[in-house]
Amino acid sequence: MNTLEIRNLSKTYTNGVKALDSISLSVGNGMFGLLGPNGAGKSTLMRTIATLQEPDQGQVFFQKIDIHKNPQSLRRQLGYLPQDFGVYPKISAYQLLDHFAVLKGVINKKDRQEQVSALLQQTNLYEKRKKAVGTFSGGMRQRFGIAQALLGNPKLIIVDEPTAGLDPEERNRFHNLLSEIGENVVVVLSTHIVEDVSDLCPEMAILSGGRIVLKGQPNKLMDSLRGRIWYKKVPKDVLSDYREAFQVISTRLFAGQTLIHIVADTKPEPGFEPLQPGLEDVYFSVLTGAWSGEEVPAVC
Ligand SMILES: Nc1ncnc2c1ncn2[C@@H]1O[C@H](COP(=O)(O)OP(=O)(O)OP(=O)(O)O)[C@@H](O)[C@H]1O
Repeated sequence: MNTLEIRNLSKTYTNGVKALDSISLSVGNGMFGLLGPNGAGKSTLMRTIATLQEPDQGQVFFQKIDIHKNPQSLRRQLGYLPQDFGVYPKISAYQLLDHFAVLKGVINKKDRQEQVSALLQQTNLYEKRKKAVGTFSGGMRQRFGIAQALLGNPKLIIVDEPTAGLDPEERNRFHNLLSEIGENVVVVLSTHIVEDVSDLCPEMAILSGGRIVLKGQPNKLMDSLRGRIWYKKVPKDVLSDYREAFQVISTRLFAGQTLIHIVADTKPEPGFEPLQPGLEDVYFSVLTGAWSGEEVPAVC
């Protein structure tokens, strides 16, 4: 079992923004989803785990080794797909992956050829291997990003907001690819897209304002809201009345009307219907302060 242990991690930028505020998490093998809105601190946490920046306080251990004291030992085992994945636009996918493989320490030419070809196959880019990466679509680029992250058989894979900007088909393809990565490595997936986590992650945490505000298994978290989520279609002009009277956690336009979700222990008024809670209901009830699930919010 691989283990990633984050203890009391804090980071304040020089402009005074506290991006991480005493984050503690234990992550084992499998896909771990880190969900949070823009500015929550996800990229700061991902970069810190990837040893690209140092925390002000706290430690991160991988396989019980302090990664900021021994960054080289972590980097040998790390695959990282950053949020903004820059590529050398004129180099072909094969050449670029081969170059990254050298940087990752895959020195033997035959090993490298095998790995690069296998990863291009796995990411469905083999047919395009001679094309310049700069001509790739967003989805192809992200698949290429995963191929480079998987070079050298990493034990810890960090993927930062990989599906932002992808169309539904590419997102789906990317999800399938991530789900193949395997259960024998630690994968931390940061995202603000709830479906990324509900589709892929058996364990998750919600990050908001630099703090972990909830963690657990998506299924259990959804279960703990069962019987407490209600929906109703309401005209737009009375929305503010509903916001005042009820704990509205989300509103969405649906066929020209506004569909609201609220949290309440009993049926609030005629016209509300009960709803099987989804992960979005968990997420929004936590972010709006209306969380009433059984699990205690993990304010670390
Ligand atoms: N280098 C920096 N200097 C100053 N402030 C920063 C820096 N990087 C991030 N921040 C601020 O720290 C907070 C957390 O940013 P971070 O990028 O980690 O969040 P995020 O959850 O990844 O959000 P996003 O999805 O928008 O990238 C934000 O308020 C951001 O403006």
